[in-house]
Amino acid sequence: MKVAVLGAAGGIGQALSLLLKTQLPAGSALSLYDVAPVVPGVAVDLSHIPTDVNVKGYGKDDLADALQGADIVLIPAGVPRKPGMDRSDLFNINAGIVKNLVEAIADHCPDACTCIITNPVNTTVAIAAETLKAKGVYNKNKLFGVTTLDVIRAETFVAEAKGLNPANVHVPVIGGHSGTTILPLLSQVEGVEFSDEEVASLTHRIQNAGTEVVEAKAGGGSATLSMGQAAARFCLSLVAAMRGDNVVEYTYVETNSDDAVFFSHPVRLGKNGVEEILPYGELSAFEKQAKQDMLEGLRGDIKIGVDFVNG
Ligand SMILES: NC(=O)C1=CN([C@@H]2O[C@H](COP(=O)(O)OP(=O)(O)OC[C@H]3O[C@@H](n4cnc5c(N)ncnc54)[C@H](O)[C@@H]3O)[C@@H](O)[C@H]2O)C=CC1
Ligand SMILES: O=C([O-])CC(=O)C(=O)O
Repeated sequence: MKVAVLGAAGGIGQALSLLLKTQLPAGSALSLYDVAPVVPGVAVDLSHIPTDVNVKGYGKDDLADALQGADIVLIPAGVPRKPGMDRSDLFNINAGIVKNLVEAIADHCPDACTCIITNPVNTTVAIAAETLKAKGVYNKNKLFGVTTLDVIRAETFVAEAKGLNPANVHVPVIGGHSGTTILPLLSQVEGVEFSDEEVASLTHRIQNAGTEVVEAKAGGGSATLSMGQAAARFCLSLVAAMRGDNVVEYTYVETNSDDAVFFSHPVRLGKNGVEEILPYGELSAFEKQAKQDMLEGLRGDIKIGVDFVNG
């Protein structure tokens, strides 16, 4: 199994690569690519950890080698938010970065599962899809927007509010990955009752958790450590699924449902990426309304990505 991280020298990239170096199955290869000159050093640093995962660093001119033979590519390359910015404000810089990297994936490892972390995810996943289509290698079962951070935050905040062990709390989160497009389904959390006030305040906190970190970091970036953990969880689930385990994760994939072309659903993962898109079940009246209110915005975010590639 070869996993490539593009943007590996960044805040997310380094945390994620550390977790993968210590948790990928024995015999795996970890390929670290970045345009920052420190990336070979990140690889050397990680290579001193005694696990049976081979780490190699690749500088800015070595993208083809970094990608050759990759089974999974994770993309956290790009700029993060500063206070006062919305995720969509990152579009101007990050759209081109994602398009270029995905073109290289199409050329060098078209069968890989591609996992997009770079914001704005609602839009960059559509950019990736259109880029792969233009190259004639798009497989909707192998493109994922990583929304796992919304799930782990929801689990943390619900556990905190209810005095539970977060390891035993499971919270579905559907939709997209910004503001009100992030829709936690608190009505489906097993064994827990919420008042209307709790639903409103927990939903708001989960939707604004990224901003909570951006403000706390005061200009120093956005979530990196929790995102590293979230991306590692998603990647390891994909690895386990590719090796035959039965795994379900919430992730932003092409669904072609009435909601939007891309929408976070529970997805059964398998050897070839998406095995089955599962239904997200019954919504409460609050969740139905919240979904209705955000769909137009999400569809607009997706269209911006489609138009970026197709003009
Ligand atoms: N999906 C999600 O839930 C989350 C997404 N993000 C997003 O992840 C992205 C990265 O965030 P951080 O790691 O904090 O940023 P960072 O600035 O710490 O790291 C980004 C890295 O990307 C590299 N890079 C830039 N252009 C590149 C290119 N063309 N090819 C390869 N590498 C390139 C930079 O050299 C840098 O090392 C941001 O867009 C951020 O908004 C952040 C948190 C959560
Ligand atoms: O908020 C941001 O800009 C980074 C992000 O996507 C998150 O932390 O959920």
